[in-house]
Amino acid sequence: MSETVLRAGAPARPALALAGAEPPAVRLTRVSKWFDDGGRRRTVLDDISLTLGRGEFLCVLGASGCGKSTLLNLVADLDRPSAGVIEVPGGRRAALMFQDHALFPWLTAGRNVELALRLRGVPRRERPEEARRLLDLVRLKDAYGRRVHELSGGMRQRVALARALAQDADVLLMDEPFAALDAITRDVLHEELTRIWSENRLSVVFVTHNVREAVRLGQRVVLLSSRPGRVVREWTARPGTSEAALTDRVTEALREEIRRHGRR
Ligand SMILES: Nc1ncnc2c1ncn2[C@@H]1O[C@H](COP(=O)(O)OP(=O)(O)OP(=O)(O)O)[C@@H](O)[C@H]1O
Repeated sequence: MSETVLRAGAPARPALALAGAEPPAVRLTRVSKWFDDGGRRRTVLDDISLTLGRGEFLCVLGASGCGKSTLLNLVADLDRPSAGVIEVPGGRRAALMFQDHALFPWLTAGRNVELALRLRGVPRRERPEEARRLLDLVRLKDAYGRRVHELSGGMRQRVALARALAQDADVLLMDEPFAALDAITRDVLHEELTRIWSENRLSVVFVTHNVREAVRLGQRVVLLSSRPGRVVREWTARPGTSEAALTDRVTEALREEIRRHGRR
């Protein structure tokens, strides 16, 4: 029986799971987040209700500053909601991956991954083999003994992905992980991530302000408004949907949101 982690801001009633239905990987019920801005309340996220199904790939799209990273931080339990409830029914922590790889540069790729295994409680003798398996998964088997500073930007992000996977978390939270990479490397990593996601039935929340990336990767794309961040639109990729046509529709909605924001 898996435990449900409940993280509540102000009291709120979590949505009830349907009898017999598989619980979601993450559920946000009426989540808001505000910060104190010189004595004034500044609402960054307002009344967000979202569900991430098990094995689902959800992309959260929005203009810069709309609260995407704040949302991930709440799900990762790095911060608390001001109101609403976040449920992670699997009970295990979420793994985070950022734009900046945040690897230890003086350690080898293998040691960086082993560190995450150690924090997870994997016995020392099992760590090297598991680290090699994870590096193989991100197609970096030969990088085990290489130091981070010897690796390209794309290779570092692969190591960061292997390290995130080493946490064996229920949910993988990705905060614009490929934003700093060139277009060709990003394309390759999109393919790799899609392969790893489908082979390992990962539950992923991927935030980006790149529409093409969101449409390409996500089974579902959620658009957040700016100041405050609210869910304004949602698209589900269906078989036969043209990626280009969906990209056009989502781009138009994002532009409209940015224009609307500018008028306020
Ligand atoms: N700890 C904090 N205290 C006060 N304000 C904060 C805090 N954390 C975030 N904010 C504010 O919340 C807003 C949303 O920030 P956030 O980083 O979540 O946006 P974002 O959509 O991820 O932006 P970007 O795409 O540029 O990374 C910003 O205006 C930011 O200044």
